[in-house]
Amino acid sequence: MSTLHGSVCFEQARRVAVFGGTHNEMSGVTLVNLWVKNGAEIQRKGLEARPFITNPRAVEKCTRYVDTDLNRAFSPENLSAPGGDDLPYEVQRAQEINRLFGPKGSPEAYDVIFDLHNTTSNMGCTLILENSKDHFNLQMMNYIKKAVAPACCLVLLNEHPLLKYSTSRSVAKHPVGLEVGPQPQGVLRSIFESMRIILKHALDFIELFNEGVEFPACTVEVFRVLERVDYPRDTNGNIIAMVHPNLQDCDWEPLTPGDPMFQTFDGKTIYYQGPGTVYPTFINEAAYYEKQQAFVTTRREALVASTIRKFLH
Ligand SMILES: CC(=O)N[C@@H](CC(=O)O)C(=O)O
Ligand SMILES: [Zn+2]
Repeated sequence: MSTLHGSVCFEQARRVAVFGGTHNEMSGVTLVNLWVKNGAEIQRKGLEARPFITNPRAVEKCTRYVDTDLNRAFSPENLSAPGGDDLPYEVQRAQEINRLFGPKGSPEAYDVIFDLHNTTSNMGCTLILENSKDHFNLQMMNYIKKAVAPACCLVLLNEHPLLKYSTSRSVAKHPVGLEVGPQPQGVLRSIFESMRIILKHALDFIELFNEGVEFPACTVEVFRVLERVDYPRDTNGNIIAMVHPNLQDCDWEPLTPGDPMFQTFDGKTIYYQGPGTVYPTFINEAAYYEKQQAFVTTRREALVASTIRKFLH
């Protein structure tokens, strides 16, 4: 990447991977299995698009993970850990994925990795970014949002120093998460078609970029992760309240100080008491009970995406 005459230049994106089955979330599993059989739908001129099931054992057992969450396993410590067969399954798998698609942080790494997830939350179509300065990804977000309109696709930015985690897709130079919900784990609903459409537009964007199209500067609305909110618990750590019915399924809608947030099992309402309006998301996600997270709060921001084009050699 380099800046020249106010535009940011990137190498052509030749190697792209599409990950499914990082968890037992069936849209990605189904789409990736489909494309492993016949990849015509994801092939684009001048690039290799590789569909890949990242956690086949978890998919087979229909569980989020076998030993540890694969989508938290790509830390430098894990990726360089000795121990081979004695390591937790997902750590071994992370090392294998890092060998195939990385090494993470190196020039040899894949250009783009799309990681396909479903959430039990009512989030609709969400794209997840990890870096507000990745102008290639920001331009891709802008392209996808325009392409799907009037349908809606939101962007969640997780750059939080403590809440950010080491994802499978983070092996790539440009990591992109796709999160579509609501859909229970192990279940397939027709929303997988929305995921398919978003990925189609994403690949079209890459193809256009590779052909030399310049994407002019623009702004992209994102929701930046602010805070994790846990369920109220007793001293033994047991949950004593559930998400309030007024908040349930209201992902991306403003939550204002004084709004109901939880309802205790003995009928009391707990109100949101933060300093200002936030936009909650991942509300009541099944996989996050173990992570002590009832929802995450976000703030709306407009990010500036610089003009981008490919290097002319
Ligand atoms: C429900 C779920 O698995 N969500 C993903 C979000 C992401 O890919 O960043 C995760 O927690 O790994
Ligand atoms: Zn997932």
